[in-house]
Amino acid sequence: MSSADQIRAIRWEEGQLCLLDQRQLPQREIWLKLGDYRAVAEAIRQMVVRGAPAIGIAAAYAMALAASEVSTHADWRARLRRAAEEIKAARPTAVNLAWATDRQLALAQSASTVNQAVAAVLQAAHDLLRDDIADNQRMGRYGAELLPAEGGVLTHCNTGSLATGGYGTALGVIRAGISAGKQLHIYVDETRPWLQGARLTAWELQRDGIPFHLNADSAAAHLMQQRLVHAVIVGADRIAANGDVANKIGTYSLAVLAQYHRIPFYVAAPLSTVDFAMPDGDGIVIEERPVAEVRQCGGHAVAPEGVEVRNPAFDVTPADLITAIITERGVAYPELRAALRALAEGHMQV
Ligand SMILES: CSC[C@H]1O[C@H](OP(=O)(O)O)[C@H](O)[C@@H]1O
Repeated sequence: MSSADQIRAIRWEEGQLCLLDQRQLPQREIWLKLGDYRAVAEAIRQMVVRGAPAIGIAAAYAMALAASEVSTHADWRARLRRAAEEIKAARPTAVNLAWATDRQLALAQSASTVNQAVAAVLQAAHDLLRDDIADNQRMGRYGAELLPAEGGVLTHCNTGSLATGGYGTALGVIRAGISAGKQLHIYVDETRPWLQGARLTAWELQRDGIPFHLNADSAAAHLMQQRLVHAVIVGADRIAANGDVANKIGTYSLAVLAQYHRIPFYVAAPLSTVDFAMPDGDGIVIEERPVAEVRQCGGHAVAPEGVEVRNPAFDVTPADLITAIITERGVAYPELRAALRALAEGHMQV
């Protein structure tokens, strides 16, 4: 297996979308080959593919499959609109899903013929995958400058090659810091209940040969109190216009801990994750996932049958707890609302 920053969890082969099934990692490396947009939407819902940018890329390819399927119908535009709604319904929080799907739909609707639409939407999906990797490498270089020359960096969930088109967002910043010669030791939150940290981030860092310790989520405060953590860096699923950040459940508590211990708290995300139509984090829909994810750990029941469960998959960190937001166009701080808008102006259609 190549090193983690060459891992590609998403591939297009012979007219099918190939997804590395992240539910099976790290024990098994199983690829699913999907030729139907409905199967891709279900793969997003079941977290075969997960991570905001990766979800957006998978959705873009799902639209390419849908465009090809409807191309033989006179009412292909209406059918494609319905397919887009089905794809967007897969998960509610990561804005990249709706952003990528709507962008593909608009591209198709603006085409003169259905054949032009099919070709343009597939090419746009390829471009999105290619550009995401390049954006992550730029983001990495910007963010690496903020990391200490030596010390501990704590991260939450998985924000690496598995959550993106490749290289990663927060994990991309860590990779860039290590590549720049910084002497970093990484603390990886296991990230209950789905264990993205224990199963996915640990798998990626082990392949990179980057030094790290895996820790229980509840150990983060102790590690900060012991002065082992000098920076915290996480990803994002949706960033509101004022800089409030929706990310994996447990992120908000890390931000509060970081402020208490006077540790910088960074968020790394592409500008496509910023929802400028969302004024603040109050309006962000938080996905509630199946109760079995909490009742079980590693596939084994840990709670008595029938216990009531709350399983919010994300929480919202207020902008005033965030030191800076690192994007592919630069670092947004200190007033996040104005800084995010400045970075987005002129660089992308939002
Ligand atoms: C690079 S964004 C990754 C982002 O997505 C994760 O959520 P999930 O695994 O449920 O898709 C988590 O919030 C990460 O920060």
